[in-house]
Amino acid sequence: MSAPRNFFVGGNWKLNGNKQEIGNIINFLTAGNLDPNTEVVCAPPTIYLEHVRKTLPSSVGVAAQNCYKVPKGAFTGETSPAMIKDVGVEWAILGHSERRNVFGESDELIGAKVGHALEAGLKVIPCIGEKLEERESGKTEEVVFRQLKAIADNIKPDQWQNVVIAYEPVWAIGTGKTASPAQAQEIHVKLRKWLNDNVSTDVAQKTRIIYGGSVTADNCRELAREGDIDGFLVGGASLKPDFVQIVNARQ
Ligand SMILES: O=C[C@H](O)COP(=O)(O)O
Repeated sequence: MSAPRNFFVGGNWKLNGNKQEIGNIINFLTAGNLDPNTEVVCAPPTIYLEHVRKTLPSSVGVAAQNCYKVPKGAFTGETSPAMIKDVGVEWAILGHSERRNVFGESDELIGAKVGHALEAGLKVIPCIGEKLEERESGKTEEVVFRQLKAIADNIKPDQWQNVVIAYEPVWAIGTGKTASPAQAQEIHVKLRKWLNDNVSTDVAQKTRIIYGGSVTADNCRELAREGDIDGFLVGGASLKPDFVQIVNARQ
């Protein structure tokens, strides 16, 4: 029997929002009836992290969208896990496909960031996922297992409780082309088996694997019915009141 895993919904605001728009998001999150069984985490742009942490109800978590692999030093433009923690923020998304594909982050760098963020006491949402051409050439498993290994190699056994894996096929991100529930479930099952075979059965059963890629209020319920989809990482729809319906997809 599989271990119970709390549903988890992250809202990745990406490079969007200003104080006024963020105020609107905070209003609908505060007023919305969020399912208390869903763990909700919002990821604003770095400059708004402290403002959002101070303004959101404490029941909603806050995540940075990225951070660097060392605590401090001559790394212009970077933010460290220690700084993120210092402003009261407890999570970081790492290795998002835009970090990998727009900013050229390697598996090795993402692994190092995951290791350092966990050591520094942050909880992490490492992201993996194949591009369209990789899926079409039958390389999905090879790609996601390689990305997952680079992450898992940097996680100590007692740190897995602070990890939520996000599977985000690149072809589904911001395209309106969602993976079907069966397509997402198929990869989630394979990722869980990989964790079982390469980390431990306990970690495989307890680690939440969430899906990202054009999740909306219309498709979230069907996706959430799949046994190995433990939640979502939502981009565009996390900026709109529809996000509340996605948080409540399991109700
Ligand atoms: O982190 C979120 C994903 O990139 C999904 O973005 P999207 O919901 O706009 O497709």
